Amino acid sequence: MKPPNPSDFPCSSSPPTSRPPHPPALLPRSTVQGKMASHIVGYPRMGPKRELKFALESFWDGKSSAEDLEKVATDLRSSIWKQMSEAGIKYIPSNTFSYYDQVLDTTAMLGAVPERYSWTGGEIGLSTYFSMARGNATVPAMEMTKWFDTNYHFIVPELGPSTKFSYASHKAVSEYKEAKALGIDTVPVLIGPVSYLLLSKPAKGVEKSFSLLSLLGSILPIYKEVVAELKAAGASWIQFDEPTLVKDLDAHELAAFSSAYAELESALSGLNVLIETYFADIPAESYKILTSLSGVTAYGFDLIRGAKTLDLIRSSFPSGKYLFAGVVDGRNIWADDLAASLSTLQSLEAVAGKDKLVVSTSCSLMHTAVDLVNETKLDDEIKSWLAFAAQKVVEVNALAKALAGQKDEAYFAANAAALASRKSSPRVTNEEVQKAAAALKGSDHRRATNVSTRLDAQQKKLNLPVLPTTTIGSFPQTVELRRVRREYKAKKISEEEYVSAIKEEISKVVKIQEELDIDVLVHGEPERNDMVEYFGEQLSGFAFTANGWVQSYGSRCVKPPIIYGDVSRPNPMTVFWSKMAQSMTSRPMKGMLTGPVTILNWSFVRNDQPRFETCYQIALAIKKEVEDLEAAGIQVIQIDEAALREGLPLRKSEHAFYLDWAVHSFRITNCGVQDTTQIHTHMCYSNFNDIIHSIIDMDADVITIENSRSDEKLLSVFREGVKYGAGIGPGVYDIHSPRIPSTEEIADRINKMLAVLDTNILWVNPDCGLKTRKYTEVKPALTNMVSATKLIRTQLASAK
Ligand SMILES: CN1c2c(nc(N)[nH]c2=O)NC[C@@H]1CNc1ccc(C(=O)N[C@@H](CCC(=O)N[C@@H](CCC(=O)N[C@@H](CCC(=O)O)C(=O)O)C(=O)O)C(=O)O)cc1
Ligand SMILES: N[C@@H](CCS)C(=O)O
Ligand SMILES: [Zn+2]
Repeated sequence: MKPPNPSDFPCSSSPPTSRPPHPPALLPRSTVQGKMASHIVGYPRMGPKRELKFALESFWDGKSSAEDLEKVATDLRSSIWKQMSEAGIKYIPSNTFSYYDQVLDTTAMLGAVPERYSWTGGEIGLSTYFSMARGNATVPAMEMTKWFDTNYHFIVPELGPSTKFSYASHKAVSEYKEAKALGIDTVPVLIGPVSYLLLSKPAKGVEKSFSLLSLLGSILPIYKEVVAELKAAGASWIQFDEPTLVKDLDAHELAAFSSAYAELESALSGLNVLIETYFADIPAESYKILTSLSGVTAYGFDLIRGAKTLDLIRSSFPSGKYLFAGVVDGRNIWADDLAASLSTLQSLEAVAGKDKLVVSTSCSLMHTAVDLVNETKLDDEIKSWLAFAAQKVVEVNALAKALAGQKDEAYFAANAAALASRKSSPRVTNEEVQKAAAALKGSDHRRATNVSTRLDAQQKKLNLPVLPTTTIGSFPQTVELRRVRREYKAKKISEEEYVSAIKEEISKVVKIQEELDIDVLVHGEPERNDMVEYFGEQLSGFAFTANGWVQSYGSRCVKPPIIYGDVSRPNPMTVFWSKMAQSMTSRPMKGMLTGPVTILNWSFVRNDQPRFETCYQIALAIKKEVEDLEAAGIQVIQIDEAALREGLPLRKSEHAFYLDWAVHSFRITNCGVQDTTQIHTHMCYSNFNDIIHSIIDMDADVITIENSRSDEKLLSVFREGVKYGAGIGPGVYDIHSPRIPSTEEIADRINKMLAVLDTNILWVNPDCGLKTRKYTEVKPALTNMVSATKLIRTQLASAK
């Protein structure tokens, strides 16, 4: 991968275009002077064509220098700021750029580097920074986990009473100055001190009872230093992102907010202070505390996922404070209903005051796609229904202008026409699908017999050894493989050539697994770009982008499909490849599907019907695929529900409803199979302890689950006595790091698992799929995994 040539993408002189799909003549015109009250919470950092990804990976591979990387980053930042400025945005964020993750940036700012990285102080350099993110040859990476209910992952800070803090990254200030040098006065964004601590975990060896919030007193002095430096650089606003405020916090946690901002008050004086919350309704008690903080000038709320927050605002909003109203959706790709947003905003003018209302996005735009202008293949009708980050910036500005009495009637009319076309389009509705999905509601779907009866029946057929070994599905996605897929898509190679290349790859993967002596095989998923995109491409009701990338973690991005209509499965999707793979081996070959909840949660979902209705439609489509796989002789079928936990609402009061329809959707997919067909599911990167009973209720025969990069938290559930009778494979090594785990280390992990789980239900597998790894890492890691398993099997046999 060559480092990108900065001139390959729009940079300083020509920023990524922000033009909405409406006729260009209808664009609202704005000038830098006389900007209306508009604000963007944050912006995608990868670039319109993933320029940052390629620059990072090239740097990591030693193919380009730190200077090359910095040049790409500088050009991206500058183009983003200029784009917002030229669109007329008044409050433009800075420090929302990151080389990996904004939480890790905060860890760097605070100098909270875990000891194992041997950092010796001073300004944190790229080597320490990337070692924390990705591990290095000798030290594993820090834990990575989901950012709230998004598909973005952050690096979890590890803190304890002996953590030494120091001001070790001046990034916030240097980005502010960088923008200022371009003539753009930005709002520097920091993750707020309370959210930072609440997103952290106690470092290894630190008492579980240790209160992370007790570290407030240690980190606030550093926040004060940053603030002082920002002030000295000329900043007039500062934004603290405190998204944990939308969660159910206890009195102690809420008190921490009051005391943190009281402590910062004098340092902040002279600055306008915005506290930004997002992703859900804010609880009434938290709202009360938040809006009574002194020294705070402005509050930002997500009014897309926070309908009840709107009621709170309407019932009381502190006088003299700014209200940053997040009416443009940062989590989806639909064009805003401008008339509806304008009416909401107008009603809020009466609450906050005309001069104190600022139009904003519901959250950072980093969770949506970058720019619709790069979509040359989407048809015009669908395109007219959409707005990506660049178009959302324009929407925000158009709303702000309309509020100020400068409504661009033509732009609003074009928007209304697009919305009407979406509402009435026959492409959206399939009555047969709607009826079938509606019939599912209120009923239950379960397999006829219980899991232990089924496992017995399956074992008779599969005859697996104790501690069966398997992998999660994907094998390394080589450059050659990506080339083959790309050329097939571009019709540069024939179907015959494509099938033959994929067949060869599957055969290679099967041979490797047989040589490694793995028990239950996978075909390696070489025909798939992404596990969700692949299925979406074959289902009706989905549309696809060419460049709708969204950062998932580090340099990794996903291209979520767009669900715009009722979902159905016109043809079998995986049977051809699974049958082919099974024909190559006498060992069981897992059929490999993505489950309905994951397809839902990892897509841009229609906003014109409840999520559960769309989920039931997908469940019916997957059910057909499961039945076809079974009919084709596939005895083990894995239905990945990697994102089930991620979709869990942030507020506890909404958990039961979600889990009910999510788990029900999963069961619908496989309730009709025979006892002898073994259903696996897989989940990654989540904390499952609070939903373990729902996981059990999914009634899968075997679950493989991420475990090793989160300090084996999962095992504590079983230590605490939760009974699990189905097969379970907590991951024995972290696949997100290039590090190769040793046989001893894996054996040690298996032994830890055996201490809490019955021998006859334990499976041995990695944490997740291997698609991001290289064969030079995968082969030795799996060799060690199988050796460790055999070692333990021998020990178990001799202990009998
Ligand atoms: C398991 N995970 C997943 C999540 N979400 C998903 N939707 N899917 C997941 O698998 N969330 C949680 C985790 C996150 N993990 C990952 C892991 C790996 C990636 C990843 O590798 N992403 C790739 C992009 C994947 C992809 O779709 N590639 C395509 C297209 C290749 C391409 O870019 N082609 C360009 C040409 C560029 C070139 O190479 O020359 C083109 O066609 O224009 C493919 O492989 O076919 C990444 O590289 O970031 C993501 C999340
Ligand atoms: N079967 C998928 C699951 C990822 S969560 C894979 O192996 O990549
Ligand atoms: Zn996974």
